[in-house]
Amino acid sequence: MRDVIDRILVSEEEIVKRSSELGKQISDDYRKTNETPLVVALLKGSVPFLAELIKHIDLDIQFDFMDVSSYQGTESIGDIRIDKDLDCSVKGLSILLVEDIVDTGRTLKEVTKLLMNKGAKDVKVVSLLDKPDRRVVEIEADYVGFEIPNEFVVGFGLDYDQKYRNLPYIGVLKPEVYK
Ligand SMILES: O=P(O)(O)OC[C@H]1O[C@H](OP(=O)(O)OP(=O)(O)O)[C@H](O)[C@@H]1O
Ligand code: HPA
Repeated sequence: MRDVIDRILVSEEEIVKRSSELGKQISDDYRKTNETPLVVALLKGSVPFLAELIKHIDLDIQFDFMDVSSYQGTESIGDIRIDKDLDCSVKGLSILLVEDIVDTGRTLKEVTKLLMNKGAKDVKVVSLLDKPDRRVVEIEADYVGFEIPNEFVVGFGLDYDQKYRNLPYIGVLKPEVYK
């Protein structure tokens, strides 16, 4: 499977180290405000990052999952469809949304709006990756693991056609794989 990777962009060691730094920073920031967030992870890509990150969050957190998809395909999302909703209510809660990547920013913008409409008090976002060159809506994650160039990446949760999520690192996919 690893022969589909052109080069490794972020190694497993770097992800583990950065997740630990982010977890500590998140813990410190919420402790200062006396808040305990409900951690909401977006399926499926964020699962490996969630698993790594929460080991380093030293707060009494709970987590829940949501799965959303676009109405009209990835390039024309104007709204989102909820494929799996949260099990618990977000009313009055501070939410820490966990993402694997912020690309166009549309998913993040729509999900943040959705959670606020459901009565969340506050939504903060932590994303393992940020691809700022692809942004089409104005939104930034509050915590970012790594800023990456505009290349299609897979691994550590990120897929191509639902594959390669289990690679332990972030790698650039060989163009011939998707051509
Ligand atoms: O910033 P955007 O352009 O909106 O793209 C980012 C979103 O796209 C991917 O999700 P996808 O819908 O592919 O689901 P997955 O997590 O199951 O792979 C990724 O996990 C982000 O949620
Ligand atoms: O580079 C990417 N790889 C996998 N999934 C994605 N979703 C947005 N950008 C990407």
